[in-house]
Amino acid sequence: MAVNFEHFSYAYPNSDVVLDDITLDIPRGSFTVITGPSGAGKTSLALAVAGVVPHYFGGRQGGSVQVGGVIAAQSSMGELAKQVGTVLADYESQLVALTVAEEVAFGLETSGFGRSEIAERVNQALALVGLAGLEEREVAGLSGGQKQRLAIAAVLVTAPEILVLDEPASALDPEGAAGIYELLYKLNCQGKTIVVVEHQLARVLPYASQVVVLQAGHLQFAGDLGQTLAFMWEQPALRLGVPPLWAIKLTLEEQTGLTLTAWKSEDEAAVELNKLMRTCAEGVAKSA
Ligand SMILES: Nc1ncnc2c1ncn2[C@@H]1O[C@H](COP(=O)(O)OP(=O)(O)OP(=O)(O)O)[C@@H](O)[C@H]1O
Repeated sequence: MAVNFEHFSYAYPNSDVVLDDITLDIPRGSFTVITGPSGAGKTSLALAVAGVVPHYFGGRQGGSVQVGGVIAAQSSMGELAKQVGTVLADYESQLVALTVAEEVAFGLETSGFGRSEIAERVNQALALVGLAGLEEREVAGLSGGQKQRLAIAAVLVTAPEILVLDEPASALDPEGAAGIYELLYKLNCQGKTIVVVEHQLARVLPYASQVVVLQAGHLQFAGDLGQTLAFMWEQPALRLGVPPLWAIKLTLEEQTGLTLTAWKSEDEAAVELNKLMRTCAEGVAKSA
């Protein structure tokens, strides 16, 4: 299910415009990352995918957002929630039940499913996020990473096609952050469309299929990882957002005139650089 922004603008009640004339396609099955400086409108754009903006906040909207061809403003948040599962930046505020199993079952309360079907779906969702076996654990006793996984399971249980997550790794240590993104990539490979707000692009290098850059409410760029990072590198105000690995790559390219591949990890970079060094060494040996 694709999401299409068509000249979309938005202002919260009593605020100036925070999203200005956004035209953007989020393709079905993509792993789309929304990035940009603080206050750029990343969260607001993510909430517009889920219809929380403007349905929950009110405010003024121009243009449209379509989710699977349905105009979000003409649908209800309940209807949209069937297609779009949302995990907020403050995901702990979404956790309301005492135990892990109750938390995930909560989303199915009004589904009309029988007890055994609910139990089966809860088990499936927990297995998917790596929390199988913790059904009876108290939510309050989970680690930050486990709570994040639980919040994801709680939206996955209703089988939305699109998952929207706002800074899903911000409260986690590097290992927990990597684990959450591996989980999101697994879900993406299973067909879910993933939309994440992330300012640390190093975390998403291996996974992003589209990176969207916002700045002061404007869409500055949307493209694949390589195109977007090259664009950001050219913009003084965005350069700091380029991950160190790509800062090295783009600097090398500038200084040598070489075109390197789109590095998704340090390992990929190391393989390519080793190959280059071998080629150089062979060239030196031949010319000696
Ligand atoms: N509920 C609200 N009411 C009024 N203004 C708001 C509200 N939420 C956000 N804003 C304003 O909207 C603008 C965009 O905020 P948003 O949170 O979408 O940006 P962001 O890029 O996600 O920022 P950050 O990286 O700091 O989280 C900011 O100027 C912010 O102050």
